[in-house]
Amino acid sequence: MTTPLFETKNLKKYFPVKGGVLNRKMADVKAVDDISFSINEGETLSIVGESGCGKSTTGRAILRLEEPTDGEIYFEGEDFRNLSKADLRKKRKDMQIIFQDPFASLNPRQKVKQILDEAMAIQGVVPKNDRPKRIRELMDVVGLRPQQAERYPHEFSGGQRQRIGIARALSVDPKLIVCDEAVSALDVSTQAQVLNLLRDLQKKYGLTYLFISHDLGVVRHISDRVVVMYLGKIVEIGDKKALFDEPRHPYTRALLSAIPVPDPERKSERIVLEGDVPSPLDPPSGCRFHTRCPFATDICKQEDPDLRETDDANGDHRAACHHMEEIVAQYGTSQKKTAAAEKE
Ligand SMILES: Nc1ncnc2c1ncn2[C@@H]1O[C@H](COP(=O)(O)OP(=O)(O)OP(=O)(O)O)[C@@H](O)[C@H]1O
Repeated sequence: MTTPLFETKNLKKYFPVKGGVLNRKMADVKAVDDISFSINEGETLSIVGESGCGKSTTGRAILRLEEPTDGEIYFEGEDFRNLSKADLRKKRKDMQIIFQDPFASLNPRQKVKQILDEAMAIQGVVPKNDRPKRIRELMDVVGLRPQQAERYPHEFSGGQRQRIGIARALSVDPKLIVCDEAVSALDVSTQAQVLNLLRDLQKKYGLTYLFISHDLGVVRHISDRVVVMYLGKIVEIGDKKALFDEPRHPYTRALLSAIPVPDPERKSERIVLEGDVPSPLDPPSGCRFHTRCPFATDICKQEDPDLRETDDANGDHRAACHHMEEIVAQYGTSQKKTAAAEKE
């Protein structure tokens, strides 16, 4: 078996909540609560889920931009969590991040050429004399004119600024790029252009992406495999095809809006996610989704389900639901199959 490029095991990130006169720790926000996944070289793994489920915290924790509370992280088989500060700095060049708001992450007082030059200087990847040529190449690679490197970030449109963010990430020749809601602030046609650019760059440079998004349409477009998160936990993981065609977790089905509620009279209705996500300060007992799940029974309130293999043939597909087999038996696995069953 090949070693994945990246792997994390039992990753946790808790944020302490302090209060009282002595400003003591009162509780923890369990933003990421014991998740494990791996990413193979050259693939795109997406993390999807509603706001607050812990997607961004996962992205930051695996890069150690936020120190994880617990868990293991391996990059190219090497223990990334226990690297010394000096080694971490060196390794950082292999793992870059692109943010939602490129404007906020680009220094407005620097010209683009300075932004790119600085990124390369910090990592010491390109000798000073070679950097102007590399900057011209990078501009070209992300679809901007080399002369535009003389401009400041505010002189660019949102899509162009995201291209600059991508050029900055590429400037240090990374292997893995975390794209944190990287196209969420862009209009639909600009989104498509930037997604296509990311795909082209992936092919050209053999890049690996961890793609974080709340938008299933975008995730469907870009991913090879998908992780669905709910309140700090992974509820389903699998190949894109498995996730979209044969979702097993009621939450995934609800996100896809493709499942009827378990009432024969209302068979054609779909799960509508009602109410807000409960607080990660005090998550529900048992299965965290049970308070919003139309299939929940007593066991769901008491026992946190493990991620289990599903019975479909689409590779490694796992879901964390006590009732997934019964739900599949009753309603089929996809919207198409459910509709067909209803016609019979
Ligand atoms: N620095 C922090 N201190 C305390 N709580 C935090 C901190 N950062 C994130 N959280 C909390 O952790 C939880 C997960 O946040 P996170 O930003 O990872 O979610 P997300 O899925 O990326 O959502 P969004 O897309 O809205 O950013 C949220 O409840 C958030 O309020």
